[in-house]
Amino acid sequence: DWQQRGAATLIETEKNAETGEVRTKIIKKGVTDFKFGRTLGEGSYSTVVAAVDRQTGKEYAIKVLDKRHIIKEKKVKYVNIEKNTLNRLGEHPGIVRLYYTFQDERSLYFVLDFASNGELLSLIKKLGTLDIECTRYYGAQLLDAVEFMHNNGVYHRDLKPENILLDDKMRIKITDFGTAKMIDSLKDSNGKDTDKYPSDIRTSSFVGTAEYVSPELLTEKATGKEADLWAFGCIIYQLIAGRPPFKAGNEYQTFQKIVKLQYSYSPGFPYLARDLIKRVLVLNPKDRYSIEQIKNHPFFEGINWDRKSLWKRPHPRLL
Ligand SMILES: O=C(O)[C@@H]1CCC(=O)N(CCc2ccc(Cl)cc2)[C@H]1c1ccccc1Cl
Repeated sequence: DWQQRGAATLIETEKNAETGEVRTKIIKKGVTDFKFGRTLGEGSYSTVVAAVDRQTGKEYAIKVLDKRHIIKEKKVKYVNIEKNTLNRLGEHPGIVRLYYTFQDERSLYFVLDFASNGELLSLIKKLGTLDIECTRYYGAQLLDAVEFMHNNGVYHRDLKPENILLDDKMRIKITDFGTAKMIDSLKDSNGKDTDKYPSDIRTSSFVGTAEYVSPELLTEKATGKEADLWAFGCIIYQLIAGRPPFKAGNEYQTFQKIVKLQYSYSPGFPYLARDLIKRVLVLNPKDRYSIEQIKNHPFFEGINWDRKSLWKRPHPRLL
């Protein structure tokens, strides 16, 4: 079995059936252990490159960050946030897994799952629209992954179809946790239980991507886990409509539409989906549907939320 202790190394333990002897192997990886291939994506602070582990032949996506650039742009804390949140989230089918981290004099390396079918955004653009069956399938997976994140004290804060990848079985994998918010354990430094992090922790400073930003972030400079559910509502709308609910000529106009809740449906937009979206795209985060309420909404009728079935069932035919 594999435990993850700090992403830098993987500890592999093997129990010998006869003698019962346990053998532990520390696996440290470095740049030379991988054969780097094509560039998968370029971010403002990172480049993601396809790579193959020379020993095992397994394919990974390696996120390479240039240290000088990170330091110059004062983004070091985001690097640590990404590493710590991914380490904390460990293993969930809907979240990109961090296997190793290592560095050389110039760069930092994050060895991540390789999601071979690219971004959900590309699928939406290719299909133009997803039917109800597909929207329910992806919506349920997204909700299960967000619930897992929240239960582990992590708010993503920049959920959008570009950050939702598709693996070889066309299942989702959420990525890009550099802007996540980690709610530290409810024990403060001397281990005393405190409620210093009430569930609706208020943070400021960071803004996500205009079309998916929650109204509370724009009006009160405050976000909590409800902001991820606002983004969820925008993504469900976009899966069906082919575009996000709030989109204008520039960011400022987009923000205006959000705080005024200015969005509309194209004719033929399914009524069951409208009803769900209406209860999620609510300006006051306290009145916004919770994960539990969304799960129980008729839109998701018939979805078996048990994790195994949710992630094992094949994806519906993509029209
Ligand atoms: O936290 C860790 O796992 C190690 C600890 C030792 C270490 O030196 N680093 C790199 C720290 C760091 C972060 C940002 C820059 Cl720009 C430079 C160095 C950390 C690191 C190594 C590789 C990849 C990411 C990180 Cl944060």
